[in-house]
Amino acid sequence: MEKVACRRGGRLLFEALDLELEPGAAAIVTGPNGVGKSSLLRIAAGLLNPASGTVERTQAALADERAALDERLTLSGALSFWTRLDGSAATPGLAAMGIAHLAPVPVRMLSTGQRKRAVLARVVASGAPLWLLDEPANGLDSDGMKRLVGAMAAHRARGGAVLAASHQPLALEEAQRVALG
Ligand SMILES: Nc1ncnc2c1ncn2[C@@H]1O[C@H](COP(=O)(O)OP(=O)(O)OP(=O)(O)O)[C@@H](O)[C@H]1O
Repeated sequence: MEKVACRRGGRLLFEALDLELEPGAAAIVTGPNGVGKSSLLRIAAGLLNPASGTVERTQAALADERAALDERLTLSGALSFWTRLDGSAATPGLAAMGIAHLAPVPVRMLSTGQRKRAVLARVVASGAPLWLLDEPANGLDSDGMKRLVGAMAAHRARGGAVLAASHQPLALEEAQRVALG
Protein backbone atom coordinates (compact mmCIF):
# COMPACT_ATOMS: atom_id res chain seq x y z
CA MET A 1 0.00 0.00 0.00
CA GLU A 2 1.29 3.40 -0.89
CA LYS A 3 -0.07 6.62 0.57
CA VAL A 4 -3.41 4.96 1.25
CA ALA A 5 -6.24 6.99 2.75
CA CYS A 6 -9.53 5.60 4.01
CA ARG A 7 -12.78 7.54 4.24
CA ARG A 8 -15.98 6.01 5.62
CA GLY A 9 -19.31 7.71 6.13
CA GLY A 10 -17.68 10.98 5.08
CA ARG A 11 -15.03 10.73 7.82
CA LEU A 12 -11.32 10.43 7.10
CA LEU A 13 -10.11 7.45 9.16
CA PHE A 14 -6.45 7.46 8.14
CA GLU A 15 -4.22 8.73 5.36
CA ALA A 16 -0.71 8.47 3.96
CA LEU A 17 -0.43 4.84 5.04
CA ASP A 18 2.48 2.92 3.53
CA LEU A 19 2.75 -0.82 4.06
CA GLU A 20 4.80 -3.45 2.30
CA LEU A 21 4.67 -7.15 3.09
CA GLU A 22 7.33 -9.38 1.59
CA PRO A 23 6.87 -13.16 1.38
CA GLY A 24 7.23 -14.54 4.90
CA ALA A 25 6.50 -11.18 6.54
CA ALA A 26 3.78 -10.17 8.96
CA ALA A 27 2.20 -6.98 10.22
CA ILE A 28 -0.12 -6.32 13.14
CA VAL A 29 -2.60 -3.46 12.97
CA THR A 30 -3.55 -1.98 16.33
CA GLY A 31 -5.62 0.94 17.53
CA PRO A 32 -8.80 1.83 19.40
CA ASN A 33 -12.31 0.72 18.42
CA GLY A 34 -13.54 2.38 15.27
CA VAL A 35 -10.16 3.70 14.17
CA GLY A 36 -10.24 1.78 10.87
CA LYS A 37 -8.43 -1.53 11.39
CA SER A 38 -11.12 -3.64 9.70
CA SER A 39 -11.42 -1.03 6.97
CA LEU A 40 -7.68 -1.31 6.32
CA LEU A 41 -8.01 -5.09 5.97
CA ARG A 42 -10.97 -4.68 3.62
CA ILE A 43 -8.92 -2.30 1.49
CA ALA A 44 -6.11 -4.88 1.49
CA ALA A 45 -8.65 -7.52 0.40
CA GLY A 46 -9.90 -5.36 -2.46
CA LEU A 47 -13.39 -5.15 -0.92
CA LEU A 48 -13.16 -1.43 -0.19
CA ASN A 49 -11.64 1.26 -2.36
CA PRO A 50 -9.13 3.58 -0.74
CA ALA A 51 -10.02 7.28 -0.87
CA SER A 52 -6.57 7.81 -2.35
CA GLY A 53 -3.30 5.95 -2.77
CA THR A 54 -2.48 2.68 -4.48
CA VAL A 55 -2.81 -0.95 -3.46
CA GLU A 56 -1.09 -3.88 -5.10
CA ARG A 57 -1.73 -7.35 -3.82
CA THR A 58 -1.32 -11.00 -4.49
CA GLN A 59 -4.19 -13.48 -3.98
CA ALA A 60 -5.59 -12.96 -0.48
CA ALA A 61 -7.87 -14.80 1.96
CA LEU A 62 -9.85 -12.74 4.48
CA ALA A 63 -11.08 -13.90 7.88
CA ASP A 64 -13.32 -11.37 9.59
CA GLU A 65 -16.51 -11.41 11.62
CA ARG A 66 -18.44 -12.59 8.58
CA ALA A 67 -17.74 -16.31 8.48
CA ALA A 68 -18.49 -16.57 4.74
CA LEU A 69 -19.59 -20.16 5.31
CA ASP A 70 -23.09 -21.26 4.25
CA GLU A 71 -25.08 -21.80 7.47
CA ARG A 72 -27.33 -24.41 5.79
CA LEU A 73 -24.46 -26.70 4.79
CA THR A 74 -22.24 -28.99 6.78
CA LEU A 75 -18.83 -27.55 7.59
CA SER A 76 -17.17 -29.71 4.93
CA GLY A 77 -19.85 -28.71 2.39
CA ALA A 78 -19.44 -25.02 3.18
CA LEU A 79 -15.65 -25.21 2.95
CA SER A 80 -15.87 -27.17 -0.30
CA PHE A 81 -17.67 -24.22 -1.90
CA TRP A 82 -14.45 -22.23 -1.46
CA THR A 83 -11.91 -24.98 -2.08
CA ARG A 84 -13.62 -25.80 -5.41
CA LEU A 85 -13.11 -22.17 -6.45
CA ASP A 86 -9.55 -22.10 -5.11
CA GLY A 87 -8.63 -25.50 -6.54
CA SER A 88 -7.51 -26.54 -3.07
CA ALA A 89 -8.61 -29.04 -0.40
CA ALA A 90 -10.47 -28.48 2.87
CA THR A 91 -8.78 -31.27 4.84
CA PRO A 92 -5.50 -29.48 5.70
CA GLY A 93 -7.42 -26.49 7.05
CA LEU A 94 -9.70 -28.65 9.19
CA ALA A 95 -6.72 -30.60 10.51
CA ALA A 96 -4.65 -27.48 11.23
CA MET A 97 -7.47 -25.98 13.31
CA GLY A 98 -8.32 -29.31 15.03
CA ILE A 99 -11.89 -29.53 13.73
CA ALA A 100 -11.81 -32.49 11.35
CA HIS A 101 -14.43 -34.15 13.56
CA LEU A 102 -16.81 -31.25 12.89
CA ALA A 103 -16.80 -31.80 9.10
CA PRO A 104 -20.35 -33.33 9.07
CA VAL A 105 -21.84 -30.74 11.46
CA PRO A 106 -24.05 -27.98 9.97
CA VAL A 107 -22.34 -24.58 10.15
CA ARG A 108 -25.34 -23.09 11.97
CA MET A 109 -24.72 -25.44 14.92
CA LEU A 110 -21.08 -24.45 15.52
CA SER A 111 -20.17 -22.70 18.77
CA THR A 112 -18.42 -19.31 18.72
CA GLY A 113 -14.94 -20.80 19.03
CA GLN A 114 -15.70 -23.62 16.59
CA ARG A 115 -16.96 -21.05 14.10
CA LYS A 116 -13.78 -19.02 14.50
CA ARG A 117 -11.70 -22.15 13.93
CA ALA A 118 -13.82 -22.90 10.84
CA VAL A 119 -13.16 -19.44 9.39
CA LEU A 120 -9.43 -19.89 10.01
CA ALA A 121 -9.63 -23.37 8.43
CA ARG A 122 -11.12 -21.70 5.35
CA VAL A 123 -8.12 -19.35 5.20
CA VAL A 124 -5.60 -22.17 5.72
CA ALA A 125 -7.33 -24.26 3.05
CA SER A 126 -7.41 -21.41 0.53
CA GLY A 127 -3.73 -21.68 -0.32
CA ALA A 128 -3.71 -17.88 -0.73
CA PRO A 129 -0.27 -16.35 -0.17
CA LEU A 130 -1.70 -13.39 1.78
CA TRP A 131 -3.77 -13.95 4.92
CA LEU A 132 -5.86 -11.02 6.16
CA LEU A 133 -6.95 -11.80 9.71
CA ASP A 134 -9.35 -9.51 11.55
CA GLU A 135 -9.30 -10.29 15.29
CA PRO A 136 -8.33 -13.93 14.62
CA ALA A 137 -7.90 -14.75 18.32
CA ASN A 138 -11.44 -13.71 19.33
CA GLY A 139 -13.34 -16.65 20.79
CA LEU A 140 -10.43 -19.10 20.63
CA ASP A 141 -9.48 -21.25 23.64
CA SER A 142 -5.81 -21.94 24.43
CA ASP A 143 -5.64 -24.90 22.03
CA GLY A 144 -7.23 -22.82 19.28
CA MET A 145 -4.77 -20.02 19.94
CA LYS A 146 -1.81 -22.45 19.73
CA ARG A 147 -3.14 -23.75 16.43
CA LEU A 148 -3.59 -20.23 15.06
CA VAL A 149 -0.03 -19.31 16.03
CA GLY A 150 1.28 -22.55 14.52
CA ALA A 151 -0.69 -22.07 11.30
CA MET A 152 0.58 -18.50 10.87
CA ALA A 153 4.19 -19.57 11.49
CA ALA A 154 3.90 -22.47 9.02
CA HIS A 155 2.31 -20.18 6.45
CA ARG A 156 5.16 -17.66 6.79
CA ALA A 157 7.77 -20.42 6.65
CA ARG A 158 6.27 -21.41 3.27
CA GLY A 159 6.65 -17.83 2.04
CA GLY A 160 3.16 -16.62 2.92
CA ALA A 161 2.40 -13.25 4.49
CA VAL A 162 0.04 -12.24 7.29
CA LEU A 163 -1.70 -8.94 7.93
CA ALA A 164 -3.62 -9.14 11.20
CA ALA A 165 -5.70 -6.68 13.21
CA SER A 166 -5.87 -7.56 16.87
CA HIS A 167 -6.62 -6.12 20.28
CA GLN A 168 -5.04 -9.21 21.82
CA PRO A 169 -1.30 -9.93 21.69
CA LEU A 170 -0.55 -12.23 18.76
CA ALA A 171 2.62 -14.31 18.68
CA LEU A 172 3.91 -13.17 15.30
CA GLU A 173 7.68 -13.00 15.31
CA GLU A 174 9.31 -9.94 13.79
CA ALA A 175 5.97 -8.46 12.79
CA GLN A 176 5.74 -4.87 11.65
CA ARG A 177 3.48 -2.70 13.79
CA VAL A 178 0.86 -0.52 12.15
CA ALA A 179 -0.62 1.67 14.88
CA LEU A 180 -3.72 3.58 13.80
CA GLY A 181 -5.13 6.49 15.72
N1 LIG B 1 -20.21 0.75 5.67
C1 LIG B 1 -19.85 1.77 6.43
N2 LIG B 1 -20.30 3.02 6.16
C2 LIG B 1 -19.95 4.06 6.91
N3 LIG B 1 -19.11 3.98 7.95
C3 LIG B 1 -18.63 2.77 8.24
C4 LIG B 1 -18.97 1.62 7.52
N4 LIG B 1 -18.34 0.56 8.05
C5 LIG B 1 -17.62 1.05 9.09
N5 LIG B 1 -17.80 2.36 9.19
C6 LIG B 1 -17.19 3.24 10.20
O1 LIG B 1 -15.80 3.28 9.98
C7 LIG B 1 -15.12 3.39 11.21
C8 LIG B 1 -14.04 2.33 11.29
O2 LIG B 1 -14.63 1.06 11.36
P1 LIG B 1 -13.71 -0.24 11.44
O3 LIG B 1 -14.62 -1.41 11.54
O4 LIG B 1 -12.73 -0.21 10.33
O5 LIG B 1 -12.94 0.01 12.83
P2 LIG B 1 -12.00 -0.95 13.69
O6 LIG B 1 -10.74 -0.20 13.98
O7 LIG B 1 -11.83 -2.26 13.02
O8 LIG B 1 -12.85 -1.10 15.02
P3 LIG B 1 -12.95 -2.25 16.14
O9 LIG B 1 -11.69 -2.19 16.97
O10 LIG B 1 -14.15 -1.83 16.92
O11 LIG B 1 -13.15 -3.56 15.44
C9 LIG B 1 -16.17 3.28 12.31
O12 LIG B 1 -16.46 4.59 12.79
C10 LIG B 1 -17.37 2.70 11.60
O13 LIG B 1 -18.58 3.15 12.16
